[in-house]
Amino acid sequence: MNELLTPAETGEADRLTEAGGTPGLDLMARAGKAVADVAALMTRGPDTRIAVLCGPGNNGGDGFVAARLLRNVGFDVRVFLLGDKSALKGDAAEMARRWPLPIRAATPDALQSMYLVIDALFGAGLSRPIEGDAAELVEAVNASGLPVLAVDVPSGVDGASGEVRGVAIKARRTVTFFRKKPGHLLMPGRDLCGEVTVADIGIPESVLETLKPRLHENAPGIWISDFNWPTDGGHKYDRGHAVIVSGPALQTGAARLGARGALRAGAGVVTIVGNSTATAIIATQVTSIMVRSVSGAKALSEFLRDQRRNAVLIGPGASVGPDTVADVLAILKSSASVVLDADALTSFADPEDDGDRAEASMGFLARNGDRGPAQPSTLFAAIKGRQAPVVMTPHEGEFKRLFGELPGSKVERARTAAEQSGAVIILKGTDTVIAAPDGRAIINSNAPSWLATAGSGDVLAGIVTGLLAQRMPAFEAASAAVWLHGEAASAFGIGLIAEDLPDVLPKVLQKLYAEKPRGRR
Ligand SMILES: NC(=O)C1=CN([C@@H]2O[C@H](COP(=O)(O)OP(=O)(O)OC[C@H]3O[C@@H](n4cnc5c(N)ncnc54)[C@H](O)[C@@H]3O)[C@@H](O)[C@H]2O)[C@@H](O)CC1
Ligand SMILES: Nc1ncnc2c1ncn2[C@@H]1O[C@H](COP(=O)(O)OP(=O)(O)O)[C@@H](O)[C@H]1O
Ligand SMILES: [K+]
Repeated sequence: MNELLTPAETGEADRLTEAGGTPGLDLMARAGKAVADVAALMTRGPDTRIAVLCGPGNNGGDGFVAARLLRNVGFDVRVFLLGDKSALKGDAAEMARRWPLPIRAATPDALQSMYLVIDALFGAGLSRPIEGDAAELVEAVNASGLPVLAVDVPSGVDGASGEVRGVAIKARRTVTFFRKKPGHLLMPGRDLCGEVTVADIGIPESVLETLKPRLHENAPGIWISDFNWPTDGGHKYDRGHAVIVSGPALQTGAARLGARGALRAGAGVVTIVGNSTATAIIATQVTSIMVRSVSGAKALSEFLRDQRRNAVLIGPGASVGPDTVADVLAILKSSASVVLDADALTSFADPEDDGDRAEASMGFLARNGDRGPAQPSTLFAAIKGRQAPVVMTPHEGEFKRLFGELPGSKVERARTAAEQSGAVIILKGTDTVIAAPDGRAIINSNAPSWLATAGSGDVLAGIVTGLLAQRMPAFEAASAAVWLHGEAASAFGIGLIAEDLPDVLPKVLQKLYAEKPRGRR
């Protein structure tokens, strides 16, 4: 159920279903019924006056069906059409014909003395920005403050990217069919959809075998079989040894957050390494986490020669500059799995990037006329030249510094970046996207708004490192980490600070453990 289908793939699913013998009119009838069922939940009783705004395509067709069914059970329903009834085609024309009352022109006046609006203007067939009269109508709906139920997607939201094309309806609820689309989860689409209901309209699951979707909504079902639980008789080193590279003395908090994330995620052993002043400070703060004074590229290479140290995180609080570049390149020469976050990414910023490059990076560039290895292409070559996986965890700013302005949706950008760099990319935000170099991608949807707090990204990078230490495959480890991180934040609730995240993880893990199939414990 977690597959996501673009509007084009949804159209293909419809076509395959019709080719299999189900008439399109039946699909539309079921779609309209699903809309009517949810609309009924949004009313305040039989006297509720409902405005159904229909567009020129099949989205409008669903609207005509919903209107008829709601009227049949006693609601006071008015139907308004954008465009000319004579221009309606196929199934939508047939469903308009079955509506027994007048069809009026869809203008802002349609909203007067209504209680609920059904938005059946545009769905998967939105092909250009909404302008003119249609835009005026959309703006009037939003200004009215009336509750809106959107059919398939709120009109104006691009189902593939979640972007607003021109203007878009702000819905309270959305009913979509068969599977969600990326636009239901990517911002700002997710916000505009409100609560999304996915209705079964008789499209068989077998169409997925033809479509082979490579994009999913994040859920444990995708990665839980790769999750490594402690086993009877296991040794702590069976659960891996995560190494967290600390920054200088005044920036050690980030490494500590990462280390605690890695340990709570189940790594058998976690060691923080750094220079002697930094590690002296860290040693007063940690207990089960080990600390070693290891500093500089050469010493890191030596330290990682021990292959039990099998996952390394560098970046949180690392500081931007040539030392971090050298450390990263040395770490990438090891056989460990590697997580690159924050300053480890910015240290390789593209000098051509004229955007919002970090101040620290600017200073570094100013001091380094000849950038030497400090450019994205050097980083990507080092990643592609190694065996063990690399996960990069940029937020949008860091992403832009490495990859510039890539075209397409957030999913497409993350996929391109994964392919270009050879790393699994966690492109963070409200709608974090995880993408693998082979084209698999996941959109995460469980992160609450209060997760946007200083240092929460450091904990995430630590969780990924902890799962990699346990030898979980990189794409699955990245997806699981993002999900656990979101779930932990939700479980804690509002008031969360980054320090809280690792300590809520056990609660989340225990629930997963309890739910997993017996015999796999
Ligand atoms: N068998 C099917 O294909 C099914 C389709 N369903 C519904 O059909 C919808 C898709 O139908 P369509 O492909 O007809 O597409 P839509 O109904 O979303 O819109 C297409 C129409 O809008 C016009 N249009 C697109 N963008 C516009 C803009 N910015 N300004 C003005 N006009 C614009 C197009 O020229 C076309 O006439 C789905 O969203 C879903 O609601 C459901 O009934 C389920 C079955
Ligand atoms: N509005 C939001 N809703 C939910 N999660 C968010 C939101 N904004 C950011 N996040 C998440 O919070 C974390 C912030 O990480 P990051 O940007 O690296 O900050 P920091 O460096 O302070 O840790 C990421 O996991 C990101 O996905
Ligand atoms: K719509």
